[in-house]
Amino acid sequence: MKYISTRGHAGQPTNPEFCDILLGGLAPDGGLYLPESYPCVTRAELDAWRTLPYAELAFEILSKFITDIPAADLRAICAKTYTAEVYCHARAGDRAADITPVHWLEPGRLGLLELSNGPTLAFKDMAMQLLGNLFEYVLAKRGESINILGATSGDTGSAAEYAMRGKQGVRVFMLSPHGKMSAFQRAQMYSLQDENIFNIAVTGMFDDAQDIVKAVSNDHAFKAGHKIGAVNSINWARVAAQVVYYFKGYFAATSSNDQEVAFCVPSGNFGNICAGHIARQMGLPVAKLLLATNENDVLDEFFRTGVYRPRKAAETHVTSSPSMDISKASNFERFVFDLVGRDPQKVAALWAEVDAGRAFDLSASAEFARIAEFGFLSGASSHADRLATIRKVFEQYGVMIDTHTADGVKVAWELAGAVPAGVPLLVLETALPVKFSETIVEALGREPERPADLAGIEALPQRVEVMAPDVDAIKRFITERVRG
Ligand SMILES: Cc1ncc(COP(=O)(O)O)c(C=O)c1O
Ligand SMILES: N[C@@H](CCOP(=O)(O)O)C(=O)O
Repeated sequence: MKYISTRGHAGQPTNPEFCDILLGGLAPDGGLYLPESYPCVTRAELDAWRTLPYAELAFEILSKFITDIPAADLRAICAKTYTAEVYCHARAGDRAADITPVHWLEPGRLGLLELSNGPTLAFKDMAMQLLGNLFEYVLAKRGESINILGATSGDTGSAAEYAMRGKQGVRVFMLSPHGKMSAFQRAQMYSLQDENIFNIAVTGMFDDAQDIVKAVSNDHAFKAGHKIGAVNSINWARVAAQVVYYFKGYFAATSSNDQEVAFCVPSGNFGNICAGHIARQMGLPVAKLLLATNENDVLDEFFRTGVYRPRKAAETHVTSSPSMDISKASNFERFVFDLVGRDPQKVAALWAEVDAGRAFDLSASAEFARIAEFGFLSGASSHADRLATIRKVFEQYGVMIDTHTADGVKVAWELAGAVPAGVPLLVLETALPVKFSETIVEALGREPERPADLAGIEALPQRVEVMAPDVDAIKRFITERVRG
């Protein structure tokens, strides 16, 4: 499988393969990597995959995207990654082996696809654990090392650090928005004392941190000289790994491949739902993809109006679903590439506007007129909605959900009428409630359950550098740590 850039210049070698882009992260023209074409899944394959355990399903799907790792090695990497021991926080402990079990709220109609049973209690672990093992494998084969520069609004950071801590040849520099994450999220990241982990809290929003990651990656000399890699969903490997659970969820919610499923996805950087879009393009029978935002509703606005208007930091709200406090969604570029007929010149022109801090308007375009073909619908949620949804789900079903999943359930209820009758609707559970206990207490007047392995982490000593969102200062910080 060869990869191309959304902006047309995929770099050297021309149209690289998976292992190159795994280490490369962002394409050299500032665009994002995508496969030359999406692999199609046949009906026979769907039939054969229906009962596969998660690790084997992951191997089958990933081997369509990863053709430069021998099959036996990729199978072993998947088997090592997707185990009940790693994804041990399932609601029903005896279902941990399913890795992403469905918890039905209304059997056959409305369910939660549990994606947050990994070590850091958010869906990021689903891909990040795989990335850790892939990096280790490829770096050892090539005798290379990597310095990962990432941006987090709260969950990518801890998932990456847990996946990479202590790994040979890997350092992680993680930028987070100072003072904007929950106490639990801060403790998860900043309490790690591993020598290869560096936490930097930038005095800005997530978007400022993500802009720094892109600016550093676009300095080609610095990137090459310091072996800079990416773990955000700008790295295609993250998105590819996330495609797998859409298939797993589909099989769990249906009894035959003649049926369809709809998914509702709490969204910020558009990585999770982008994987759902790709699963649908591959031929998974997905009736609808419902996108849910919080008060930072830039994506909802686009799907309703055709206008994409990234907000400035001052217009970005600090909310009680903080991991979705994002106003410039990086993976949205991958979707727009498909929407405009995979025309890199059009994408480059649109993102020249975005990079200059401006909006773009596709509302009158022929492309936006075809948007319904992609199956997207959208909605937004507020703090009051979140509290009401957490309460209602707890009272009606006895299930405690986190604030981001609550945004998803709120929008799922709102848009359920647009899902064809008889089609099950799965809301992706993107984090566990303990990560956001402040809001859970506000909604329910009680503390969420806490897994024993994460007891008392807020009391541990923390290690973090507070810095201005200054690209040159961050580069200097990295250079000093890399030189030692
Ligand atoms: C808990 C949680 N829910 C939802 C999201 C949104 O996912 P995405 O950025 O892939 O759209 C994030 C972060 O990205 C998250 O951490
Ligand atoms: N919500 C994310 C933001 C980064 O998203 P990513 O999927 O692009 O890594 C976070 O929790 O950090």
